[in-house]
Amino acid sequence: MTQMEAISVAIVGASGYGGVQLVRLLLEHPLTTITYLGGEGSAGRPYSDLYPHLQHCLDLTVEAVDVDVIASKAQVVFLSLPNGLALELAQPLLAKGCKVLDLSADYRFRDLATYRQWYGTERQDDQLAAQAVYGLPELYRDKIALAQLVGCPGCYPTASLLALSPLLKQGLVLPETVIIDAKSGTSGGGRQGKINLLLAEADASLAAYGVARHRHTPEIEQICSDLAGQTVKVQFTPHLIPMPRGILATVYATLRDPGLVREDLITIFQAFYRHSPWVKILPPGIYPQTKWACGTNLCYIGIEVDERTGRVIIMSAIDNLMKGQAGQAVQCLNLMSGWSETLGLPQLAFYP
Ligand SMILES: NC(=O)C1=CN([C@@H]2O[C@H](COP(=O)(O)OP(=O)(O)OC[C@H]3O[C@@H](n4cnc5c(N)ncnc54)[C@H](OP(=O)(O)O)[C@@H]3O)[C@@H](O)[C@H]2O)C=CC1
Ligand SMILES: CC(=O)N[C@@H](CCC(=O)OP(=O)(O)O)C(=O)O
Repeated sequence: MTQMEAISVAIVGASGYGGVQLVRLLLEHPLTTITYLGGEGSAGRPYSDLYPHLQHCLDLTVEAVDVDVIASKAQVVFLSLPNGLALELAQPLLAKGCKVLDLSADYRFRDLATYRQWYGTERQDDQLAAQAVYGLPELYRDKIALAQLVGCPGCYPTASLLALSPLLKQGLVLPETVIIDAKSGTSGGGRQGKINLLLAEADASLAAYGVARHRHTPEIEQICSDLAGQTVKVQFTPHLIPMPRGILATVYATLRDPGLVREDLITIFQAFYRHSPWVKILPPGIYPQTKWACGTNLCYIGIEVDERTGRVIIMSAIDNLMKGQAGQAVQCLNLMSGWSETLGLPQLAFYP
């Protein structure tokens, strides 16, 4: 058997929560070597200054972003940057032969009018955006395997879409009845200081935000529409919940056939995800907790039917920094590299 060679990887935005999660995963991955860390405010600083607990395993200094330097050091580049920055970097990196995985929203939309409307960013790269693949392996595994540029999904869309996909793809629910009520830990807001993420603001408190106008709504709707074969509008309400990490999305929709019971739906979901090692469908009466997914790339899905209302209720739990962000990006890298999609990714939660 031939020995597989490790590939060199760059992480741009290494100082952030996505960046440090990628560092954790890619350091422990058997077939990747981190050769470059990039940033802006942190440029010039040893990584161990930013994260002293990593000083024993990574001796790199964060560099100012320079496409030529990145391409000379890495075959694959993870862009873990605020929205609107990958637009400047993806094209030149691809031109120099790198594969690019973008963790921001820049390459998630095929319809750039929608991107411009919701993100307010001008861009001139329509052709490139059309070639990007939406990085949700459970739906687009084959396309991701061939992609040079992957736009990794947002954390709320990942939890929501994994809950909705079997229902919409198989026409089991009325698309106009879909409601998503989701809660996220505060790391979902990134490491850059924001007042609502302070302990004194977020702790022992719970509130919705972005009601009826959160930018993940059109992202969820784009994929739901593809699955349903018709335009789908969803009601999406996110909440900030006082815990560091984790997302629970509770999704409601009216069944077309009110005779379906939860055991039928569990069988349907199990069949839909039979080739998806990171999705776990729970038995009847078991509902997921975010703690089960914490630190892993798993998505746990619980299914219930309310026979009085004819609604299905799907509960989907992920770690926002793992299946919702860095873990999913590494899962995509595995596919793009022809490796098993579980390679190097944790399966066991920190628990408790
Ligand atoms: N947190 C989450 O749960 C999820 C986040 N995402 C998305 O992933 C991306 C990263 O998020 P997250 O890690 O939370 O963000 P953070 O705020 O924690 O980190 C942002 C990073 O971007 C870098 N950066 C900012 N401006 C520049 C610039 N002009 N040039 C170079 N580097 C820059 C910062 O580097 P420096 O400190 O050096 O300035 C920092 O490393 C975002 O697009 C986010 O929306 C997606 C899914 C889930
Ligand atoms: C708790 C919290 O603030 N979460 C973030 C979602 C993070 C994410 O996935 O954002 P992108 O789509 O920009 O990648 C938010 O609601 O803005």
